[in-house]
Amino acid sequence: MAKKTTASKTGGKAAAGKTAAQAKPPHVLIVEARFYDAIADELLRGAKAVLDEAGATYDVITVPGALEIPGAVAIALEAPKTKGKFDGVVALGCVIQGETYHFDLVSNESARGLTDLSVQRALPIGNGILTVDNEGQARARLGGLHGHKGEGAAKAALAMIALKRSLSGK
Ligand SMILES: Nc1c(NC[C@H](O)[C@H](O)[C@H](O)CO)[nH]c(=O)[nH]c1=O
Ligand SMILES: CC(=O)[C@@H](O)COP(=O)(O)O
Repeated sequence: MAKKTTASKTGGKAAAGKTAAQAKPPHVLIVEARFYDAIADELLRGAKAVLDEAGATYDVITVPGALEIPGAVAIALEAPKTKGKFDGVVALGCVIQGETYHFDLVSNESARGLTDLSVQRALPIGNGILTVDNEGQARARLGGLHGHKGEGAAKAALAMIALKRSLSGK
């Protein structure tokens, strides 16, 4: 059973000269898989920092592993309490190669599930699921040599929200 934690942030100033709808700050669903707690902490910190900077608000849902992320998004999109509430989604997780094929399954299916949701639901999604051989590679993508995957996912989600709004006149 996914452990649900909700952390909401309010705030964000309307950009001057925009209509109310255009100025309304995006409300984002962050779904984080906490298979590796320390990595999850940093992914979440980076994503929140980007959303805070952009004036966006967000709710956070926690699931056991990356494989559960697409399902959690689908549940949140349909649940009475959250249906229609989110402008976009940031998915965060870390999948590290083990001895078996399971790495490929978790990596590929979590990505496929998110892509399917994004395409089928015209839903802005930023994918911040690390898929790496070892923890060192993960660390290098949390503000190291290869950037910050959590920040990047939040930026991607905001960009797709802006695109959707620009094309729908919102
Ligand atoms: N090995 C990793 C997993 N595995 C667990 C799956 O994501 C899933 O929770 C399980 O198969 C039950 O459905 N998850 C990660 O996020 N990262 C891993 O490295
Ligand atoms: C990504 C995984 O599921 C993996 O870490 C599990 O390890 P193993 O393949 O050794 O069972």
